[in-house]
This record gives sequence, C-alpha cells and structure tokens, in this order.
Amino acid sequence: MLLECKNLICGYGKKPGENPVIKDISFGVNEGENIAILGANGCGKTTLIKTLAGMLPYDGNIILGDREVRNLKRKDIAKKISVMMQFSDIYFSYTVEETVMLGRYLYSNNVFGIANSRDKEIVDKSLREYGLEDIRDRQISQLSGGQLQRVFLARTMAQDTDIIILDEPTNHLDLKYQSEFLSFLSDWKKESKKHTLIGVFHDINIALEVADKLILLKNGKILADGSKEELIESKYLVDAFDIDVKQYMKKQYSHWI
Ligand SMILES: Nc1ncnc2c1ncn2[C@@H]1O[C@H](COP(=O)(O)OP(=O)(O)OP(=O)(O)O)[C@@H](O)[C@H]1O
Repeated sequence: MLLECKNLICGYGKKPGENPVIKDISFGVNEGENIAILGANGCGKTTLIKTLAGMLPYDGNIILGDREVRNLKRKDIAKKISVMMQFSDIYFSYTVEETVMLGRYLYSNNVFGIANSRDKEIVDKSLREYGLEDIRDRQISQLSGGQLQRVFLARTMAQDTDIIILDEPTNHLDLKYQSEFLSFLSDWKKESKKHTLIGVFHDINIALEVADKLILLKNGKILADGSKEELIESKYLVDAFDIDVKQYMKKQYSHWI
C-alpha cells in the first residue's frame, strides 16, 4: 500500500488527542488511486489532508511507502507528495514565475537554489498549461483569486511528485479553467500508473468526475469509504451532508436537461 493511516488522531490542541478533530480513523491509499474526501463543513477534511502531508502532529500511524511520516523530513515528504492547500502559505511578494519555481525548490536543500535546465523546462511547461505565460512577471499580490489559484496549481504540478493532495483545487476557477483543470488532471493520470490523487472537493460533481474512490467524513470519523458507484447511491451520502444529495443535484441541473 502506498499510504496507510492506522488509528489516526489529530487536531489543534497541545497534544493530538486533546480535542481531536480527526478521531481514530483508518484507511489506505493504493498506488494510482483517485480519492475524494467528502463531508460537510467543519468535519475535518482539511485537517486530515494537512496531517497526511506531515503538516500537523498526530497519534496513530501514517505510513508512506514503508516509512512513518512523523519520522520523515519535510524535504523527503516533498519528494513524494505535493500539496495545494485552500489558502496558500506564501506571504512574500513573489512573481508568478518565482512562485511556480518554488515547487522545484521545495525539496532541494536551498530555497534559493539555482534552477537547472530541467527545473526551467518544467516551470515553463506549467506556466503554459495554466495559461500564466503572459503574467509570469506579475507580483502574485496583484492577481485575482482565479489567477492565484492557477499559480498554486502550477506550482503543485511543477513539484512533479507521484502523489498530489489538493484542497478545493477548483475554488475560484471559472468554467473554462475548471474544465481545463479536469482535462489536465486526466492527462496527468494517463502519464503514469503511479500518479495518485487525494482531493477535497466541495463540488460533488467534480469529485465524482475525478475520483474512483470516496471517503465520507462526518464529525472527524469515517462514515463510509469505497467505490463511488457504491457510495453515490447509499444512505451514507445523505448522512454525510444531511441532505438528499441526489434530489438536490437533480433540481440544480434541471435547467440543462
Ligand atoms: N488552525 C486551527 N486551529 C484550531 N481549530 C481549527 C484550525 N483549523 C481548523 N480548525 C477546526 O477544526 C475543525 C475541522 O476543520 P477543517 O478545516 O478540517 O474542516 P473541513 O471539513 O475542511 O471544513 P470546510 O468544508 O468548511 O473547509 C473545525 O471545527 C475548525 O474550526
């Protein structure tokens, strides 16, 4: 198994077990899987993926390959997992190109390391793919929400890891970029059987398009996990969101059918 959580407990207290947000959950991710974590606001989705990426302390086990995540250095995790969180961790004023290049530096020893020709090639490709070439010299502090989101996606993809963790990747994106993002993800999946995606999506339709497996969270516990075909028709989806999701979607999309 590529990534395995066993009896995972985490939160924001002094110790992981003090007021935990994630309350003793276990699941595994196989190489090549596409997993969407779904659940109502505040159920712990972001907390879970931050912890998977080594950003929060935890009790229990998270095994990446054959190593315990808490024993790995940030740099070693960054070689295997790239993460795009909802709110970015960059507060300095970098240009678009510098920000995307940070994806290349994340796992080097020196943050201001010298970019080699492979780094430059990958960054150029990411800038092209996310429609950022024309604004590569702009300060990120001057960008719109959607432009900024595309910069962070480009940075994540430039990190070039087999596992990507995305928190709300289509937030702020207009329909054209949502559609381009989905086809980019699908191409990325085709590039290698090793490419594995773990994502948090508020838009269930996007989750269903991207994922083959769902993890439904409620109040920090796993309500159900399994194939999307299995779960989409189940009572668990209704339980996870406290609403009849299927009926709601049918009503929402009735204008188009
Ligand atoms: N930095 C923090 N310090 C303390 N509590 C936090 C922190 N971040 C989140 N929480 C709390 O942890 C709980 C779970 O939050 P989390 O962001 O993981 O939920 P979520 O499922 O991703 O929510 P949403 O769908 O609204 O994005 C919430 O009660 C939240 O208030």
